[in-house]
Amino acid sequence: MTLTAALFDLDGTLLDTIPDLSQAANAMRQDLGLATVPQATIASYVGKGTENLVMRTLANNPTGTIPSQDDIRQGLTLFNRHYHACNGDSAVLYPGALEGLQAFKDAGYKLAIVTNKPTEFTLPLLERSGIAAFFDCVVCGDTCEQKKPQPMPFLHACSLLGVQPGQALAIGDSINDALAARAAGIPVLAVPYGYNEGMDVRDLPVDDIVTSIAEAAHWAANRKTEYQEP
Ligand SMILES: O=C(O)COP(=O)(O)O
Ligand SMILES: [Mg+2]
Repeated sequence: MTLTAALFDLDGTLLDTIPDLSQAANAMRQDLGLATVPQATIASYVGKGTENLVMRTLANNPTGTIPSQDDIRQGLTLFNRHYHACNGDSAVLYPGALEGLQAFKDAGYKLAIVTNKPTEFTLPLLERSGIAAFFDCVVCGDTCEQKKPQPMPFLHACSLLGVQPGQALAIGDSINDALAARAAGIPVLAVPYGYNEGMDVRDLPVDDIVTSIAEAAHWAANRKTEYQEP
């Protein structure tokens, strides 16, 4: 089937958001009297949405106490306040991301963001990073009833774009993207520079690993030629 749409994960795929996420998560910890933790530790908590990030960040405590629902709610209020104050301050596009988005656009693809990041952070971040105009639709962590690794957000993006899952290509950095895309019947590529909850991308159930979004555009162009009906 000819590919006509590309569905992009955001954190760890297009943008390196860890410095800002880590600043907000550590500011929340400090508010609660907890010591700060390294950026790499916070990076391993990113991928299943903000609430999960807060839960994992609070579970990292000296006594190993599991945070209660009230702890998570309180942490989330603090985290959200801090993240709104720094969202995008240090976020940068990965090398090849802009060129790759442009290449997909030039090849006539419809483009979507499918992220587990909540809408209130995603939309301002896309604007601030200068890439908002590339996307025909944006599906966030609170858009559907379920997040990645469930297939619903990818299927919702396909329906908004008016394409079949087999006509779309997902590109992400983590197990959540891989499992969600596979469950939706969407071919999926992984980039190796993202977060993947601290795990090795080579173990992901994906169609291929590409070094950048620019390379993903080449991959799609070649596959398109390879699989095109005569
Ligand atoms: O918010 C997260 O946990 C991760 O967001 P992502 O789906 O863009 O990687
Ligand atoms: Mg990601």
